[in-house]
Amino acid sequence: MLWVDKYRPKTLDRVMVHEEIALNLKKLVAEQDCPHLLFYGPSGSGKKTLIMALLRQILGPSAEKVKVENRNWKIDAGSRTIDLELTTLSSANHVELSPSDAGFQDRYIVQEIIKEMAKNRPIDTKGKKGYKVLILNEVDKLSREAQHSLRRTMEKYSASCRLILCCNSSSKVTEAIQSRCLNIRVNAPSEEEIIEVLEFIGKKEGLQLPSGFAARVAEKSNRSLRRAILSLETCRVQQYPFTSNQAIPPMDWEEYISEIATDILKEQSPKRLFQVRGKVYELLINCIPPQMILKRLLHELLKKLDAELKHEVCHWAAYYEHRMRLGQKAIFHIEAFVAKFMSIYKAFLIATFG
Ligand SMILES: Nc1ncnc2c1ncn2[C@@H]1O[C@H](COP(=O)(O)OP(=O)(O)OP(=O)(O)O)[C@@H](O)[C@H]1O
Repeated sequence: MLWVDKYRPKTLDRVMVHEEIALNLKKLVAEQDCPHLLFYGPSGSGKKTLIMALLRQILGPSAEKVKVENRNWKIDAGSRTIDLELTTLSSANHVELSPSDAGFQDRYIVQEIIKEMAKNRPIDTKGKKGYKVLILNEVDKLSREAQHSLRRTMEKYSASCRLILCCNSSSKVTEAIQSRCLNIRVNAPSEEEIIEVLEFIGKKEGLQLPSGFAARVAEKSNRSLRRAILSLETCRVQQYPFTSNQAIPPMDWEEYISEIATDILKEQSPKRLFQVRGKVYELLINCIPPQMILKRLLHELLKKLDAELKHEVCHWAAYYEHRMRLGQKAIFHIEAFVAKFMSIYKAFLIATFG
């Protein structure tokens, strides 16, 4: 088992960062009237860990007896029937799914499937009617229609189900949904907190961490706890005993994007654009989220760019990121950004060096 899973705290009492949030969540459950919740914050900050620990607090150890199912639904949409396939993770009293996996058909998931799940109210051992917990991941990726349907579902079934929504950016979640939930911001942990977790894992694994080593791993992690733990494990595999100046390897995909940025800066031509497209495709099929590819690519390009171009390039990156959100095929928008960048950069080179 990877350390990120092995050392994921299972209960709210055991969390090492976001202790205050954990304490508040405990109080919320103790009051027996848990509202709908919206967890948001950057990737690797600990949202999922808090959600799973909260679920355990609400449902007890039964929350851990989960089964993964690949389920098919046939939805009657007036003149036609729509086939939908989705993976769910469920225990007796909760279901977890990512409705945005259904792409542009996400609203059918929200309209029909979530409604159906929400309606089935469990009855506890004392014969009292309980509520079902629905965990919805990546709600910021849901279309507007799906978010409107979700709002109606939240209102209609609030007595029989509690929704726990999780996303990276709350600004992409409609006001109507945000206002019906208790919003919980999960900040990226500080470097000191990350060091604490790394040292805890090191101790549990019986490792000798040279002084300053955990701090270097934390610094390279960009304040992502997941990334810091993964880096520590990679270092352990590459070389142990650790040395204080041991290199902390970047993630493979980041190195690959750095190569793409070098390719773009070396040559600006249709042929090079075509090659870059192939490389971006490779990243996408390896499940690197398109927003992250664009962000990292911008970061790499900015590192090597003249100050006077930076503003314009950032403007176009934001423009294509926005268009990517509206559209379906991310590759078009990343490629369009690369083409735009090439044209700006080439014009700059010609104007400067002739
Ligand atoms: N409170 C915590 N105390 C100790 N370790 C933690 C805590 N929260 C998270 N971790 C560690 O960090 C890893 C990443 O956390 P988690 O999966 O919860 O992040 P996330 O915010 O849901 O990320 P993403 O948005 O990318 O899914 C976990 O696997 C766990 O090992």
